[in-house]
Amino acid sequence: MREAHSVEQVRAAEAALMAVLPGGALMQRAAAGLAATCAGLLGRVPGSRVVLLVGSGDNGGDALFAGERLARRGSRVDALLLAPKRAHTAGLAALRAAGGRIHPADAPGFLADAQALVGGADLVLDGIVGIGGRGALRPPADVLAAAAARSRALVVAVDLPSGIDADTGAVAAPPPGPDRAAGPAGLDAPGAAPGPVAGAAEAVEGVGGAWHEAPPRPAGPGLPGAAARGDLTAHGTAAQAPAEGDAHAVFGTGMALTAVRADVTVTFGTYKPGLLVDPGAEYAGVVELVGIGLTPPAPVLRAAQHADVARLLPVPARESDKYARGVLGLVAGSERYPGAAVLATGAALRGGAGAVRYVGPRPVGDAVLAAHPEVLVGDGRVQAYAVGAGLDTGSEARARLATVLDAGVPVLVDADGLTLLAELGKSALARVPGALLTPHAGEAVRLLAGLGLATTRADVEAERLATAAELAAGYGATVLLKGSTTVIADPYGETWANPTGTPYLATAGSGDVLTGLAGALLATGLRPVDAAVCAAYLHGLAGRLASADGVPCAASDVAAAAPRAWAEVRRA
Ligand SMILES: NC(=O)C1=CN([C@@H]2O[C@H](COP(=O)(O)OP(=O)(O)OC[C@H]3O[C@@H](n4cnc5c(N)ncnc54)[C@H](O)[C@@H]3O)[C@@H](O)[C@H]2O)[C@@H](O)CC1
Ligand SMILES: Nc1ncnc2c1ncn2[C@@H]1O[C@H](COP(=O)(O)OP(=O)(O)O)[C@@H](O)[C@H]1O
Ligand SMILES: [K+]
Repeated sequence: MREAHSVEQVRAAEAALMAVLPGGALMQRAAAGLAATCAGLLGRVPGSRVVLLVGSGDNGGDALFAGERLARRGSRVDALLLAPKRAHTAGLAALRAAGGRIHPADAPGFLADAQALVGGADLVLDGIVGIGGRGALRPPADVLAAAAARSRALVVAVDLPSGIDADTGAVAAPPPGPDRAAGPAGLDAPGAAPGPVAGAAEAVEGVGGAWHEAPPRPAGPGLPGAAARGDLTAHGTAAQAPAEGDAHAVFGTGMALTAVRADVTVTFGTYKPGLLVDPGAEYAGVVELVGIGLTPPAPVLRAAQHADVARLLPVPARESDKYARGVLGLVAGSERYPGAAVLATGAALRGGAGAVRYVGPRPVGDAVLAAHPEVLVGDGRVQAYAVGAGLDTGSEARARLATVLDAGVPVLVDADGLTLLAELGKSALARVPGALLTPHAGEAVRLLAGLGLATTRADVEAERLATAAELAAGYGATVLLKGSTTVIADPYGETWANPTGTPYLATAGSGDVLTGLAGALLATGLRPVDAAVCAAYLHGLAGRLASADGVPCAASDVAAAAPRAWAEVRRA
């Protein structure tokens, strides 16, 4: 399991450790781990060209000390001091002593030189800001972040990619104003306060205020790319280019970025939530954890790995019968949307329950039976219900939902069921012993409205963890918020980020498959939060298996791949 701690928790744990260690010891531990990872990525250290982006805090100090270690092993190291007056003094001295070259942002011609150095580097270390960062990157860091993204260099973020919010994974939009080019004096300059920055461009051409995508990052030939280091984590990809339609990143002619896009992030002591939740998770690339001896308290966020899911998945006892394994009642589909019932049933049959009982309109039941002859059709005893996929919102749907919420068993509510629930309000769940709500961002907006809170899809997507926690507390239910990172929150404060998945899951009906899997797991007796964690994980893995080699898949392919996902998890 990967555990993430808030900035506040990390600061407290660091303070406790620093009180009993000699000064600078923690930073040396961090720098040693960082340098070792960089050396591994470079393959051959002597003669390699390493550029350090150095900000004003200890994050820059880590970069400088790691640079010192690489310089001593034969790298040519150039440190770009974005805040020359406030750069880490001891780190600077150490790098100088090891033969590193220092380039302060207030030197004439800095930006042109800096861009050329970044363009020619094998590896760029992002030590602009770490957990002390606030808001979007400021000039000239934003311009150098874009130069790094364009270059062939591997970009390694120190602790976290500069510009992402450590606690949420949010990436700030650029401040308004067409003239967002770097001022020559760097982060020490008077204009370096957060917020809109207007500055004259030095050596920055073509900054016109029009929004463009940054060019894709070419892979660095001759370098062992991050893709070869799939051992680091299950999440993230190497050499990422800004995604299609990436609204929060690029301005000018690909000249500036609000956050660094890293191939690899070396994080210290513990994961930060922003490394596990998009968009931050995407910016972080492959994340490697370097231990520095912290003993933080209970995490604010967890991400399961194969073994965690394997431990939770139900295994039938020797003398189990189908009822003992659990029966799921599936209240889904309508004459308008029969497919949702067929898809959810197909997945539910692969979710570990002993039986799936379909409850709904006769013609839909016939379609479900035709596709899945193992299904029971009609009312009967069940251990959990899943309600809502393709249900419609008419009077018949309302009556079915009311019956299910009154049945005294755990209930998963999805899709149209959530629309109805938002109208009914949280009191509708009063008699449900364990509710699991599975909204996407649009449904989350409706559910929040049901609590009297107005918000937008974009806000939900920018604040996934807070939204899931708010809904969980408001409805007294476990909430699985779907999206590029699916997050799960239970009403007692337990929060998870799902590390599996692929954008190929953004296909019609894939949510119905998730409903089937999660509903079946709920029927086997798992706690709602465990059912949600396992279902999201299996669903994401099944999506990857079904779309292997970049071949698009249909939602039914995802359901069909669920047994292989299950097997892969079990093998761990
Ligand atoms: N505290 C510790 O014991 C350890 C801390 N370590 C490192 O120290 C980092 C935290 O250091 P700090 O607390 O000094 O803070 P940071 O180095 O993360 O950043 C603080 C500085 O960045 C500036 N800044 C904030 N937002 C900015 C933005 N958007 N654009 C440009 N500049 C911005 C601030 O003005 C401030 O000077 C960690 O992330 C980690 O890398 C490691 O050395 C391990 C030990
Ligand atoms: N960009 C993405 N990356 C990864 N997973 C995604 C992405 N977009 C959607 N998904 C996943 O696909 C599923 C879509 O579910 P949903 O929105 O309910 O679709 P539908 O209503 O068509 O079934 C969810 O599990 C969601 O997490
Ligand atoms: K950083």
